[in-house]
Amino acid sequence: MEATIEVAGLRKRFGAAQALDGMTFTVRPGQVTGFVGPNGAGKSTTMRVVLGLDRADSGHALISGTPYRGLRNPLSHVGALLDASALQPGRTARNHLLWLAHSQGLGGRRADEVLRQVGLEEVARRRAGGFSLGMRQRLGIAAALLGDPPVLMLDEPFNGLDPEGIVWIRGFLRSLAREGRAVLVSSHLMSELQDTADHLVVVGRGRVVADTAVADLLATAAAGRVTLRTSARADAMTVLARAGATVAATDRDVLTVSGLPAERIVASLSEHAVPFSEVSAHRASLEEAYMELTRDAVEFRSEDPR
Ligand SMILES: Nc1ncnc2c1ncn2[C@@H]1O[C@H](COP(=O)(O)OP(=O)(O)OP(=O)(O)O)[C@@H](O)[C@H]1O
Repeated sequence: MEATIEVAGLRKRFGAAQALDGMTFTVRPGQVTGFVGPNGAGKSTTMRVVLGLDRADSGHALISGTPYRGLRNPLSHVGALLDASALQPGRTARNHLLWLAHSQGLGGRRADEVLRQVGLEEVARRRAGGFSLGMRQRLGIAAALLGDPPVLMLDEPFNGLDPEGIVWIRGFLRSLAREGRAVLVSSHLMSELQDTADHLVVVGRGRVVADTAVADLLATAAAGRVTLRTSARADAMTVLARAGATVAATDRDVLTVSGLPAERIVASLSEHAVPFSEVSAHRASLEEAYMELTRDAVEFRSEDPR
C-alpha cells in the first residue's frame, strides 16, 4: 500500500464553530505537501482527526488506506508533531525518546538514531525542560521519526524558529520526502514553505481553497511577466507605459512589467536611451502566487475568526 494521507468530506463542529466543512485532499508519497491557511482554518483539527485524537462528525481520514485506530503499531505507520511543548521537562531528551519507544514496543536503539538524525546527540543527556523552542521542535521531530514511518505530519514546525532553524527544517523535510515518505506540513505563512513544499493544499474556513503543485502555481503567477532592473525607474515607467505595458514598482530599482514581451521592452528602452542592467523572466515568490490565488477570495483572506 502506498504511503498516503487521505481526507474526504471531513466535517466537525465545535459549538457554534464549524471547524471542518467538507475538508478533502490526499497527501502523496515522495513529496512535501504544505497545508496552508489562516489561523482557525481547520489545519490542526484535520490533523487531530487523522490521528484519531478528535472524532469527525462525518467524512473519513485514512493513513495508507487504514483509519488510524485500525493501525497496528501506529508509530511505524505515521509520525506526528502536534505540540513541541508536550514533554516532561524533567526528562532528558534521550529518556523522553526511550520512554516513547518503549511505550510503543520499539527498541531503545532507535532513540539514539533519531537523536543523531535531528542533530541533538550532543544534548541528548540534557533535560528537555531547558531546551530552546528550536531544540524542542527537533526533539518533537525525532519523536515523530522513532518508528521510521512512511507518513509524517507536522503542525507548524517552523513556529518560533530562528533563520538557521528554518533552513535546517526545510532541508530536513525535503530529505524525508526524497526518501519516499508522504510529508504534510502545516503553516499559516506561505513564505515559510518557499523552497520546501512540492505541493500545496490551501485551506480556509474548514475547506480546501486550492490543491496544486507548487511549480504550476509559480508558473501561473509568473506568466508573461518580466523583471526589469534600472537606475532610471521613472523614465522606464513612462516609456514602457507608452508602449502599452503595465508596470509595477517592485523594489527601489526593480520593476515588474506585464503586457509586453522582453524583446519589445529592450527595444523601447534602447530607443529612448533608458539605461537598464537586467531584463529577465519574472520569478514569482510563493507569497506572491498565494496572493494571486486568493485575490478573488477577499473574504477568505481577511478572515480571522479569533
Ligand atoms: N477543542 C476545540 N474547542 C472549540 N473550538 C475549537 C477546538 N479546536 C478548534 N476549534 C475551533 O475550530 C476552528 C479551527 O481551528 P484549528 O485549530 O483547526 O485551525 P488552524 O487552521 O489549525 O489554526 P491555527 O493556525 O491557529 O492553529 C477554529 O474556529 C477554532 O477556534
